[in-house]
Amino acid sequence: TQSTRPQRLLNAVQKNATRGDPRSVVKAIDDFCRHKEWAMNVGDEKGCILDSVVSEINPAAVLELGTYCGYSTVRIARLLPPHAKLITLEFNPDFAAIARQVIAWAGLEEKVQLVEGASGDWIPKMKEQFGITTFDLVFLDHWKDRYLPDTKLMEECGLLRKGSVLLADNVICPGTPDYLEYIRSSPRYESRYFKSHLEYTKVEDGLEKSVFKG
Ligand SMILES: CCCNc1ncnc2c1ncn2[C@@H]1O[C@H](/C=C/CNC(=O)c2cc(-c3ccc(F)cc3)cc(O)c2O)[C@@H](O)[C@H]1O
Ligand SMILES: [Mg+2]
Repeated sequence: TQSTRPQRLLNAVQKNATRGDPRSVVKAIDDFCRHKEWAMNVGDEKGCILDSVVSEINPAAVLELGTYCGYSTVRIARLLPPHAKLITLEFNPDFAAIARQVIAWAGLEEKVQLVEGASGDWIPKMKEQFGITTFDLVFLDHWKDRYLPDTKLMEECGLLRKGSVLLADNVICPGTPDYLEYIRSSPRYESRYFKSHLEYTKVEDGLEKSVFKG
């Protein structure tokens, strides 16, 4: 049977990266996507911005919306302090299965909880299911028309505290116009745009970092 792109990406990780070495897993995926097959990972250029935001916050509780193959999951989890937790939501079972293996190859299973399901169903259950009070960082990288409804849902569910950071991928390409409009005009957020490029290309894209004011 024909392999899928995520399966070929996983094969590249297992062939070229060292087990237990997250940096080599990130590099193997970036090499694969740059030289073999493009895939919608946040990538190395925007990934460095993501790294700096994670390192600045040093979060204890992180939520990622849209795991895909686990590239940004590994990027974030490799920087987390001991006992910090990253919960990542992925509703496509095939992508979730690949991501689990990528995360395992990086040796980061202890820090990551991959939850198979839709953000809309799981955000309201975060407190009761995972003992989360609030998230220090949320990385939004799922369907672009879901950034805004899920942000409003996180507000309603009390998952954001004064100082919580939302970091959104693709605010230019493919674009998240309704989310940008909301977050930049809301008095409850301080937003800043980090100009960059669409992963593995010269096309403009960027990350929007928004701090919740409570
Ligand atoms: C019920 C839907 C909303 N809730 C959800 N809950 C959990 N997981 C969800 C999800 N939505 C989507 N997902 C998952 O997130 C992932 C979706 C990501 C969508 N990302 C993009 O479309 C994207 C697309 C591009 C892109 C840019 C230019 C181009 F020409 C082609 C593509 C670049 C990116 O960086 C992207 O992130 C998948 O794994 C999907 O199964
Ligand atoms: Mg993206």
